[in-house]
Amino acid sequence: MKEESGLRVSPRLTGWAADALLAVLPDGAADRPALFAAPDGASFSRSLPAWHRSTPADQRLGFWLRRHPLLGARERRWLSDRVYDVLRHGRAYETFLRQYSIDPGSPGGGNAIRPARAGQGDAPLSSVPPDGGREGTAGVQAMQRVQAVQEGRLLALIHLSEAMRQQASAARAQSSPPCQDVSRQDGEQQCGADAQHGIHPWHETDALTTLAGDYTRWLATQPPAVRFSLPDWLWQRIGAAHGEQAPALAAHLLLPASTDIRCNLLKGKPAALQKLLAAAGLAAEPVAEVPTALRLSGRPALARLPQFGQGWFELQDAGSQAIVDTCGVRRGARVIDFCAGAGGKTLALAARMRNQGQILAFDTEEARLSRLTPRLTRAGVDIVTTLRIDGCDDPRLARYQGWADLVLVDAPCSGSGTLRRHPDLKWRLQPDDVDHYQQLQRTIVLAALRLLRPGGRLVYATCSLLADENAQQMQWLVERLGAGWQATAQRAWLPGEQGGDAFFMAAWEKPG
Ligand SMILES: C[S@@+](CC[C@H](N)C(=O)[O-])C[C@H]1O[C@@H](n2cnc3c(N)ncnc32)[C@H](O)[C@@H]1O
Repeated sequence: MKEESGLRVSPRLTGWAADALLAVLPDGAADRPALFAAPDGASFSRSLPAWHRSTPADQRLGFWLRRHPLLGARERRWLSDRVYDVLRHGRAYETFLRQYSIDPGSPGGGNAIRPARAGQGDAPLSSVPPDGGREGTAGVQAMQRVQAVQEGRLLALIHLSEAMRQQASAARAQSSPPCQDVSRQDGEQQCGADAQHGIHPWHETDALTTLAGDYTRWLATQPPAVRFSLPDWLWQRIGAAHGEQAPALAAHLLLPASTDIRCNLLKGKPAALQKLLAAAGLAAEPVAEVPTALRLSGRPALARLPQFGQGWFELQDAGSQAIVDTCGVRRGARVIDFCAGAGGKTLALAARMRNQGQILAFDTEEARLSRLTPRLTRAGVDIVTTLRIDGCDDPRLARYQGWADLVLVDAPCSGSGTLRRHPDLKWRLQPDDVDHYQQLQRTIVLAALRLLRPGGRLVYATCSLLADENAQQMQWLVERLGAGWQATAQRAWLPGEQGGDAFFMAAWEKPG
């Protein structure tokens, strides 16, 4: 399957990708008539138990990849890109395939896409010998399972995704000169033709070209929720919050996420880190308005770099870093990070404070907080104390009443601003979830306010695009705060504005 010069996108690899796609969908989703959004706009999580919804695609895909250790790096990358592309465009792809009756299970069916298992020069998947599948019986079983379960739908989605990749690659090759950027290792975002980088197109290129052309023309005729591959309810709420900006915003949400890192100021300046990365062959660019952020091309294996082990940087979206900038913390401050999670913002706050002062990192999830400990060590931070709390009624919170100069509430939210990074979220979220988050955010804010000293500052942040979790919450807060409270900042970052995830933040000062 693998040619000396690189990866050949073969029918067998496409079969693996379909199996991986099946693995990232919630159990039972593949048996449903619509994988991504039913005609009523409901996504596949409706009627599934909560735990099915709660395992994100990156974890599911990571698990699948670990079970397939013999796949090569390029195969894994191509496969992951296809799975994520289908998660991004799932509703549109699926609607198109259904309307065109493309059935890769019938020879020559649909738009001349032949069944992957009868591909040129390849044995039928069901007859792939264990060693030919390179993963023995498990591999063959996996392929058979794909054939049995998905009635051609998953393979059809992967075919269409590959068609779109080839179309985009050809367009790039025509419009831009060959690029020398060695750091770009993924098939999705390279400049020039993919062939330059060792990805060989599918052998049925003519059929895929026809498919991609038909799809592009068809897409332009579709209503926005299909065009932008969103459940109807989510498109409506994005429209309600952003009005005329909504289509551009929704289009940005379909792009792959950027790779942003935060330079740890305790180790050195961003320019110094940029040089270290360049010496390792990685091009990193500063991000406008966010002094600690560097943006890299593609998805390089950053955790393997010595600078990562030495605590020079952490992976963190630029918008997330900008929220910390607006907290305005100084050396020696007393800070409570109320929803610290694995401590992305805790670490950034500590660096801003030059590791002087005190930070209490709260969260209700021990598993998340425990991931912070090694990060603190790596970063050289020793001013943080973690505390797992039992929710907002935890009696231990009373100890910190009136204590903090700053309380950051990086609230649990729908995550609708992170759809570029987590496209599976749009299929897992339900309107009820947003209502639940809205209530929880209010409870947390009320608990957080009690911890501020007079003159202290509350910063409320979400990675949501929805008014329910942002503007409406601020309106609610205004109505509850007594006289003297001052709104000192409010800002929304939108995807496309500076390339990263979407964020919202607002800051309030308690009367002195
Ligand atoms: C958006 S995440 C935090 C991300 C984190 N601040 C970072 O920058 O990496 C929200 C966090 O809120 C936590 N959470 C949920 N309910 C909570 C509560 N009642 N009190 C404190 N934390 C809570 C969740 O466990 C989750 O880790």
